[in-house]
Amino acid sequence: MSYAKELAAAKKAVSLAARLSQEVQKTLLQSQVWTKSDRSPVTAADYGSQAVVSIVLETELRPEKLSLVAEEETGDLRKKGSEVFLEGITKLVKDTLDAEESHAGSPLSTDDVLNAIDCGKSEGGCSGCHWVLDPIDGTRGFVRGEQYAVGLALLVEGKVVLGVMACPNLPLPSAVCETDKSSQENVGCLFFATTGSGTYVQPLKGNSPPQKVQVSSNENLEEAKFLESYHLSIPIHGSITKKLGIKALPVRMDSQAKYACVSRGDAEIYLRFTLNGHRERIWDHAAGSIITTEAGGIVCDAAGKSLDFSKGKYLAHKTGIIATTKKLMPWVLKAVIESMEEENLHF
Ligand SMILES: Nc1ncnc2c1ncn2[C@@H]1O[C@H](COP(=O)(O)O)[C@@H](OP(=O)(O)O)[C@H]1O
Ligand SMILES: [Mg+2]
Ligand SMILES: [Mg+2]
Ligand SMILES: [Mg+2]
Repeated sequence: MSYAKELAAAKKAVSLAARLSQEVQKTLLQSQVWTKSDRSPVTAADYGSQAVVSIVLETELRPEKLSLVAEEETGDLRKKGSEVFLEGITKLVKDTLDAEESHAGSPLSTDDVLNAIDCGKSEGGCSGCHWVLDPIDGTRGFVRGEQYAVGLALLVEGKVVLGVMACPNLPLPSAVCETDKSSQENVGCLFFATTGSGTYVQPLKGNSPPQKVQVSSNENLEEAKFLESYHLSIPIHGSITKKLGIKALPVRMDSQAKYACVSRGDAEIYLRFTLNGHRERIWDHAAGSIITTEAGGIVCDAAGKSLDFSKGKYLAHKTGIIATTKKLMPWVLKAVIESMEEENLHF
């Protein structure tokens, strides 16, 4: 199956959501960053992006019934005192849709926006088709004006078959090596992959054709580059990279943009262990993992098993996630297992 119709709808939805998020990032004030019950940050862009993707998918894929598993909920937006914030989000969503010919001009109320966000309440699972959305992944990076992503994937019978990811602040040439970062023309990438068809990237702006990407062919670990999350220092990452003989310091980056960087060879390895038993959600990995694997990479848990997206909102996996190239995987896995033994960490 080619998933051409689904891919076109997903690219349109994610591109528009990225446009909305860029508008918000230009003028975001600290006072506009809310804190959710789990103490993580959320902004108008997280809610607005989820509403845009939900509305665009629903319209483009009609009459199919949309099942969407997405991060944001409307509980806080429905509370007294949120009216002005919600009206602001509604205006953002309307302005974004008005800029796209096929969606322009439709009336949009605050209730329409709440309903569109609530459409993301599906639980996913192992049967049927489910869209998986992280409307802003790396909200912390977004708030700092750094890396973030809009990640959308399609699960069919529990397997990721399609992924689209916008990285509005990612340089087109490379995010890891020094490039001309002063040129805004060179920033903003749209990655996409469908099962069996490879991974492509195109600029978020303009009409340049997509280009196929491949993971790095480097087999020299001394020269390898390694990515990890920005916000937490994870001691086991240091011991794994030391065993591997990697010389460079880790590149710390927010969001699934890390998977995209592995997919196009900016870096060879992305490690994601957690300190506090954090349970990984499927929307933090669905789009990124297919973008890496279709470019020739491997994504697995610390036991070397593929990630299982079929068990609902949470990933069924063993401690730690590894994304790297097929060539380097045996070495990385060996170093991971040895380091886990030394640090008395268990699967
Ligand atoms: N303590 C924790 N450990 C690991 N991941 C966490 C975490 N708390 C939140 N996260 C998840 O990590 C994601 C960001 O990943 P990264 O660190 O690679 O940027 C967050 O996505 P959101 O920003 O979409 O909420 C959130 O889902
Ligand atoms: Mg979040
Ligand atoms: Mg996320
Ligand atoms: Mg998010």
